[in-house]
Amino acid sequence: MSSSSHLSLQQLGWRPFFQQQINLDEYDTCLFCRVVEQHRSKIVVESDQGQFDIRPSNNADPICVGDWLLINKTTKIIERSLERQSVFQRKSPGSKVDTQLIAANIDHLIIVSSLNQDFNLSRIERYIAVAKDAMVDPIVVLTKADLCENNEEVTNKIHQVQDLDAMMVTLAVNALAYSDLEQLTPYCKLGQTIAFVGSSGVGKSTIVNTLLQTESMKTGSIREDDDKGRHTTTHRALKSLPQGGLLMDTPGIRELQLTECETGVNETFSEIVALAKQCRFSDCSHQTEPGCAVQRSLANGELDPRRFNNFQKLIKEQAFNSATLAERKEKDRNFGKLINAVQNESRLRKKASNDIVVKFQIHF
Ligand SMILES: Nc1nc2c(ncn2[C@@H]2O[C@H](COP(=O)(O)OP(=O)(O)OP(=O)(O)O)[C@@H](O)[C@H]2O)c(=O)[nH]1
Ligand SMILES: [Zn+2]
Repeated sequence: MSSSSHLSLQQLGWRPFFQQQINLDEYDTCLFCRVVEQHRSKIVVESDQGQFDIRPSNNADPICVGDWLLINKTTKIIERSLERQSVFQRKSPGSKVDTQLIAANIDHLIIVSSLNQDFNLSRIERYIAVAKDAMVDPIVVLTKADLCENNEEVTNKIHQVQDLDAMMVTLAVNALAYSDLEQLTPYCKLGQTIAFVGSSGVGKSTIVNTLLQTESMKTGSIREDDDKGRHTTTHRALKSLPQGGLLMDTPGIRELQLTECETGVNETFSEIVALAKQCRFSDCSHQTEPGCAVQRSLANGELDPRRFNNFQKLIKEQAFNSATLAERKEKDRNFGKLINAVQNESRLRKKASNDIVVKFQIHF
């Protein structure tokens, strides 16, 4: 993605969803730009006219990589950001703001798991929930198929993943073989933006390297950036793929958490949510209550206990994260009140001492 060969808007992911948000005036006066890099004090945007740096004003709406911005052609000032089709965000540790935007307008989240020891349905489910909550389409890629003893093992694991969500694309591959990864090309073609998640060592960089068929993303090199806990200036968050699409590669994607994503969890476990509606009590905890449809389904073997346990775990986890968010908001509010009270008190004191001075002056 060099500035000498400009990408078209379509290559940058422009589509009717964004086009529809533009008015006639903006057509004439603005450049449509995608945020491709984000630094502490500047962002790098790219349009069909090439790329350039922008310094967003302090009171601008929060912006993240992947966003579409309207930038005035002459002043180069951000006019506004466009509504997002999808967005990943997370709880920001030790920060004043509650949630931190990670990346916007990703089309497919490629959940990578290896077929060996790392294979864990509950972990895959967690990522599915995060993807669904962000309005991103999840795809599961099971790596190291070449290291499996037999095909039966591979087929069996594919079926287990497909049982989580019959509509979800699930592939088994040798991440080092380009012929295996060709199955992924429909999802990384022109205009599409993809991102990868998965545990360390499952083969994310290997897949990307094989897709790029270059050494540009040396296996392990990304980890160096992660250790420092920040982006390096040379790190580009949106990379062009030879297949035509864009790869979103921002460290935050690897730390996706469940925060206030009840919707995503409920969507991922929709059959349990549907069962829960049939329980006798609307506030059923699905433990020991009579007339519990969930317990009935577990007892007759229709519902997998692993899946039910993971559902409960993820609901609790996101509720816990959301509660700590709410608590922090409450603390911030209380702190704000405290500051106000202190300021009022000091204003009163000042006023009182001024009054004394005034009295004093009048008196003498
Ligand atoms: N045989 C085989 N080896 C694989 C496959 N996928 C990954 N590997 C190997 O597994 C190791 C780890 O792969 P990486 O691509 O570095 O894993 P990663 O997910 O990027 O890991 P992090 O960078 O730590 O997040 C490398 O030595 C790869 O060559 C596969 O499908 N088959
Ligand atoms: Zn119940």
